[in-house]
Amino acid sequence: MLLLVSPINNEEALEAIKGGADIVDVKNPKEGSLGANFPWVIKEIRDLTPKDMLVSATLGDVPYKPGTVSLAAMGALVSGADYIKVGLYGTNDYDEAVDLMKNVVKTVKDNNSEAIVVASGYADAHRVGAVSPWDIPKVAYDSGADLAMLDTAVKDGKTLFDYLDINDLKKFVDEIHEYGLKSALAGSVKKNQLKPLNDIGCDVVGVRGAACVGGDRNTGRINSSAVYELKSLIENF
Ligand SMILES: O=C[C@H](O)COP(=O)(O)O
Repeated sequence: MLLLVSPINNEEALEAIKGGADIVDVKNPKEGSLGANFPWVIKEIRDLTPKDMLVSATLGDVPYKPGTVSLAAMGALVSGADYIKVGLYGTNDYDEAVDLMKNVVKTVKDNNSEAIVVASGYADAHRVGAVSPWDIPKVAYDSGADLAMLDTAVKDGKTLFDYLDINDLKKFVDEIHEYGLKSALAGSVKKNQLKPLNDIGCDVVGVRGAACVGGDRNTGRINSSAVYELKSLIENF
């Protein structure tokens, strides 16, 4: 299982890299769960990250506006991101989500066939009226995305496991694998939740809070020791 860590600036990105993160995921929590950061922040982080490491950028908790989101995807690409995550927040159902994702996939693959596209839904989608998490594997597959992911939309202390138990999560991961895609899971994931996710075959686990001093994604800062601890735990499962 790969460890994706979500820094907000250069300093945090360097800490994530030093701690052994596999993927540096540039994010702006001020703008939401999958809030987008600025092009120059993505570019600076791409420049300081070793060439053989993936730099991810989140496009935001996006509205159902395929043109707008496609243009945002282009912005992430030209800023150097090679792993592009879309938070399917404003898409209410499968049809809207797949329409939006198809356009993002076309934008990305037409410009860089190697770049990876992630369709991310929310385990607590019912709290915000977003497309059901159970539609996400099919949305990812039917749109040509590379990964299907779940995060949580509302960061109020509840974790991924408050909405989906381990059997549900296994079902989600298995379905993604049946489609030949990779899976990613996040949502205030704690240290002690890494092993169950690893055991069900999750390919990528995403964290911010757990990699921050004090465990708080908003007030804390990513620290290399916290990242190293998470990475060591994963390596020793
Ligand atoms: O992509 C993963 C997110 O950054 C998860 O953040 P969180 O662990 O604070 O919920």
